Amino acid sequence: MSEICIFVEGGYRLSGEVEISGAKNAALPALAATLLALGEYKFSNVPDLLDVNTMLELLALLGARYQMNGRSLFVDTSQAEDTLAPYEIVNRMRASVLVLGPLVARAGKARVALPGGCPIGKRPIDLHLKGLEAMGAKISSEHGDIVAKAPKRGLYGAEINLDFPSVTATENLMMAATLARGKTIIRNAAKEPEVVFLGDMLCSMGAKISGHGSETITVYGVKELNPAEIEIIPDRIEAGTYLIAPAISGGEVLVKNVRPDHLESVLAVLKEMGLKLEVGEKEILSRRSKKLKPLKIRTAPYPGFPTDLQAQIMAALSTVKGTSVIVETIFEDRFLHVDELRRLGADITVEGRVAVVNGVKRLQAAPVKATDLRASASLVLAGLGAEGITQISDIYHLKRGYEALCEKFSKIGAKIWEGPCQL
Ligand SMILES: CC(=O)N[C@H]1[C@@H](OP(=O)(O)OP(=O)(O)OC[C@H]2O[C@@H](n3ccc(=O)[nH]c3=O)[C@H](O)[C@@H]2O)O[C@H](CO)[C@@H](O)[C@@H]1O
Ligand SMILES: C=C(OP(=O)(O)O)C(=O)O
Repeated sequence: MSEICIFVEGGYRLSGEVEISGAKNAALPALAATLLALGEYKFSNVPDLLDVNTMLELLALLGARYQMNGRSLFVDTSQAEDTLAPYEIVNRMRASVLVLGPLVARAGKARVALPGGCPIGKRPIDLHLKGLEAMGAKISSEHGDIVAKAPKRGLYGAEINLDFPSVTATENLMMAATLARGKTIIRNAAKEPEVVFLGDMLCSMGAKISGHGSETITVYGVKELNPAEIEIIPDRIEAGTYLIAPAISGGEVLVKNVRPDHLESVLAVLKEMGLKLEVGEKEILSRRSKKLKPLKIRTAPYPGFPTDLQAQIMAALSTVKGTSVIVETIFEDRFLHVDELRRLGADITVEGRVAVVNGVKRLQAAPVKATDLRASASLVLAGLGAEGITQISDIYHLKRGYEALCEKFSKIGAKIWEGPCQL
């Protein structure tokens, strides 16, 4: 069977509404958290994504059952007694490392394959492991797997200072701490909305957590937790992607089912760029009505500008007259989209973690390759404004994190479709 590509024909103004799906980065830790209290869970607003399927496959390997019905998901972890997360799955998705904390905390042991290298940087898990060690876990490495064992009486509370506010390390350690004996303090914790969401979910399961959303999270361990009913929060990165789109295509997009409070830094940047925004309670209208301005942007942990929107804003800036500067501070190698954007005619140079974008008049279609999830989205956005038909290959990256992307863009007037790759 020939490979499937995405094709985008540029030059169509966008107009219409997009319904934002549940957040990938909230759904993944929420599913891992079901291993803390074995039983039946109901989730709503679940996005239909490759990564969500991968996490469900992993839960099933550990003994769980699940049933997806539209956006509703039923997960039964009553029989999920296994504690081995194998390389075949961890290799497909780094977020599988999120089962480590829950398993050691509840079952007292876990064996999780070491996630492999990733195109956006080294991405070690040392902070996850150091935190678990501080809670008494013995960690070793065996044949490429991390083997973690809790002391006989279980993990104990600890004071943990994260060297960097890592999102998944904060999530893993917060989950582990819910069942540890005594009090855990996580300092320099990540403040991302997905961390707050997970903390709230754990509290609704009976955990005693405070401070999630601030730099210091305090967790008082409890003896046991209970399953709960959970609604996944909207995906702020998917929302940001559609809000950026009119900067390239012209026109306007009404993004629905969003949390504007999760997008403050993004909205500030889009306003500065010259997009007209109308912000409602759960929806945001983004319109291009005047000339856009170049920007200086630095990615940063939340509430800063998200690294997961860096590639998309770069695509937009590539046709904005003047010089824009983008500094990537989170991942050391997250500029793989630059070469592909250059193939479309963008004028971008990279030195270390700094990209300088000199706006060109217009982009021209070319065959390009998706190199990672957000790079794929940036190529779709660039394709909307390029002359001709852009072919994007390796679209499995996109399927990890964007639900029904072609359908959603088509509905608002883009000419975009999937079909056998032609070049
Ligand atoms: C599933 C999920 O939620 N993924 C998100 C999460 O990834 P993830 O949680 O993997 O990202 P981190 O916040 O952990 O990574 C930030 C930085 O910390 C470094 N680091 C991290 C952990 C560690 O043990 N040691 C270490 O050095 C990483 O290499 C990176 O340079 O946050 C990233 C930063 O917002 C987002 O781009 C990802 O979309
Ligand atoms: C980098 C991302 O995801 P992950 O951490 O799952 O690789 C992302 O969502 O942009």
